[in-house]
Amino acid sequence: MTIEAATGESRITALCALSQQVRELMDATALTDVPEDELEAITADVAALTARLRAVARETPQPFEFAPDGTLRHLGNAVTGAANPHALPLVVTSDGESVRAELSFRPLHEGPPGSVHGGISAMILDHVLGQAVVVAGFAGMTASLSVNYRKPVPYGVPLVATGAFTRKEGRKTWVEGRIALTDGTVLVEATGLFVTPAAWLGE
Ligand SMILES: CCCCCCCCCCCCCC(=O)SCCNC(=O)CCNC(=O)[C@H](O)C(C)(C)COP(=O)(O)OP(=O)(O)OC[C@H]1O[C@@H](n2cnc3c(N)ncnc32)[C@H](O)[C@@H]1OP(=O)(O)O
Repeated sequence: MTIEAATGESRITALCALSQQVRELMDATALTDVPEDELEAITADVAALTARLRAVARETPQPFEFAPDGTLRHLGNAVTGAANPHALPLVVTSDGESVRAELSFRPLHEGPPGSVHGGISAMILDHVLGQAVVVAGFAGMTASLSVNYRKPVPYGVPLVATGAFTRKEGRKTWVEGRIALTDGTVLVEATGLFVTPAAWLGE
């Protein structure tokens, strides 16, 4: 994979702002109680905006690229990408050994009444564990992800997701992580096996 340097920063800023506005639209849609005729009018307005965006479109989201400060970013990522409305977006930081992200789920992430869908928690952990693999100096695709749901995950509450390397064997890297309340109460735990495809190593 060739990674290019980013161009057009002001356009990227505008795209990220649009994505944030769409997140707010999604949140508002999930919670609205306006009357039916207003729903129909809004649906027509949103359809018109969708058509304007599709007037000039690409087939894939924003790619991996080097930001002007030299850091690697992936603005189209479904979990972290600021230019992808699907993303929280999650901001993952590292102390060089493990990774950490502060997050808060929203009502539109609901699965069971009043708590977050288990697949959403697994998605977050998949990503956090994947970044833990990168921080350990490797890269790979998720081969398996094992998730233990200890307690329901609330939305609208500050949470912390963490991940860390556990061991390595050939192209296989094992990592572990969790989502917890800020007082340390563990809600969801996961272990993951990430495999570096042979092709990535030129084998
Ligand atoms: C470039 C910059 C990157 C920056 C990244 C930013 C962070 C992003 C973070 C994003 C995070 C999000 C990440 C995502 O969302 S990744 C998206 C979700 N994952 C996928 O789509 C992966 C799909 N699967 C594959 O591509 C292949 O199956 C992989 C690559 C996984 C292995 O295919 P490969 O052909 O290479 O495998 P192999 O047959 O030679 O086997 C090799 C070894 O592995 C062992 N094995 C294989 N599979 C399994 C399994 N299921 N359980 C247990 N073990 C398994 C196997 O026994 C063998 O062991 P051994 O016999 O050698 O002991």
